[in-house]
Amino acid sequence: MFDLTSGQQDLRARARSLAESHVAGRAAEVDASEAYPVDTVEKLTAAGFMGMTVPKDLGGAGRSYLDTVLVIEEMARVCGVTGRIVVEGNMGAIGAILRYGSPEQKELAAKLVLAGDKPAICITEPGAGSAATEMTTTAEKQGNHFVLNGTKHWITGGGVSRLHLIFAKLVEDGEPKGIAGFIALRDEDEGLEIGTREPALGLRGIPETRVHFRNLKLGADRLLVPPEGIARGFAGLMTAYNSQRVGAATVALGIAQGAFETARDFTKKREQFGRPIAEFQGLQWILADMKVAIDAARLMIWQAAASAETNGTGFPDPLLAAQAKILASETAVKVTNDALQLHGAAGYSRNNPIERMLRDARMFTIGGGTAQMLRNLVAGKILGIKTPQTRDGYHKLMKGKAGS
Ligand SMILES: CC(C)(COP(=O)(O)OP(=O)(O)OC[C@H]1O[C@@H](n2cnc3c(N)ncnc32)[C@H](O)[C@@H]1OP(=O)(O)O)[C@@H](O)C(=O)NCCC(=O)NCCSC(=O)CCS(=O)O
Ligand SMILES: Cc1cc2nc3c(=O)[nH]c(=O)nc-3n(C[C@H](O)[C@H](O)[C@H](O)COP(=O)(O)OP(=O)(O)OC[C@H]3O[C@@H](n4cnc5c(N)ncnc54)[C@H](O)[C@@H]3O)c2cc1C
Repeated sequence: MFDLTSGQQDLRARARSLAESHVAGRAAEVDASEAYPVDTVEKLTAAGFMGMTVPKDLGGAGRSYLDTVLVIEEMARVCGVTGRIVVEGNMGAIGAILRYGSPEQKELAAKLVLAGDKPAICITEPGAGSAATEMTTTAEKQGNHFVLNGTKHWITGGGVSRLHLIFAKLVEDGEPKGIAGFIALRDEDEGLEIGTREPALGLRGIPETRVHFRNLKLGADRLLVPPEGIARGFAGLMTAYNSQRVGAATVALGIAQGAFETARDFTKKREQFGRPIAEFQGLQWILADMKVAIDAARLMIWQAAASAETNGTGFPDPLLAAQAKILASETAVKVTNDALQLHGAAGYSRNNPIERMLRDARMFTIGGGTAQMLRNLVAGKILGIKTPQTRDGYHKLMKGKAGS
């Protein structure tokens, strides 16, 4: 189904070379120090892996999402943090701005990511996680500018990202008009303040922080509205966000692939009862199941990424993206857990990479839409029905059905 072109094979080989020559050797230290790997970002930038999806006329390589996932998997195979940096340097916020933005917005965003900035996407709030549309951050129109107030939470890259894409409820003359995107720059736009850092289980080399907007004043030129208009602004922004779901799925895939290879090699070396433990059929079947699940997840990710080329939106199909992320994230949790089991106590030691991979994998059934919320999306699509999650949403749906 997927024959990679020679250009894609070269790209993947280049990514593997950087991953093995630099990224792999830094992964444990990045985890232990919990410091953003600036040196790695410089190498990613020099290799052209930040802003790969930026069109050629803006100085990028104009690469596809399928090309991008090839690079992400190679990085995540040795370091989940680096995989996530490549995701956000090419998908999510930058994807939305490159598609929906004004020429000036595109230029600004392209310049930043091509220089190594990993943009931050600000959707989640303390009281609005899965129920993202219940966000309370507002952008009040005052004359020719907007004033933002609110708090976002779990923002990946808080304090290291410069470019922020903020989802906020646009209010005009006291009336809510819909959810729009706003582009803001840390250290330039007064009122964008980085809050406390969450002590996270895994992926510790990227800060997860609160981000506060305290009378953050942005000009009208920072407003990002998808072509369907402000009333459907959230749907348009989520359409773009599907790219990041595919990216997150790919980080999970890469971590699983790395854990699988590590466990496979370990079982061939470790001896018990006078023979390599790889000779025990109980362990062979665990390895076989890992390989089946990983290859299935990869195919689903490639299919989702490739759908962006054909479905007319420029972004991966929502159903395929959700399916890919469910499968890849749950595969990563299972594979890393099984890989640790195959190592015995050695897997439990912080001197070996498996425990880090297990902690890093754990995020992906949560961030980017939980596995449960993504199943709600899949269920809605396969049943052809809207699946509202609020009580009154269901009541309205049922009332509509009774009347029809
Ligand atoms: C979408 C939800 C927030 C549920 O909210 P609602 O029930 O209020 O909204 P809906 O009616 O379901 O959706 C509103 C509107 O948007 C369209 N939509 C929703 N999702 C998508 C999508 N993925 N692609 C395209 N369009 C979408 C939907 O069709 C509706 O349009 P119509 O009115 O029907 O025309 C909730 O389901 C949800 O997704 N929650 C998860 C929130 C989330 O993903 N947050 C991620 C934050 S960023 C992050 O975590 C980064 C981590 S990463 O790994 O890098
Ligand atoms: C490492 C990490 C990085 C992140 N990065 C970002 C970022 O950069 N930007 C950003 O905006 N956000 C980010 N997030 C936030 C992430 O998007 C949210 O954590 C996620 O959407 C879930 O929200 P929540 O944590 O509030 O869980 P909740 O929504 O409170 O969910 C709690 C539990 O209830 C379940 N649940 C809730 N509603 C339903 C329902 N209707 N049906 C079935 N089950 C349901 C969930 O599946 C979950 O198991 C990140 C999170 C993590 C862990």
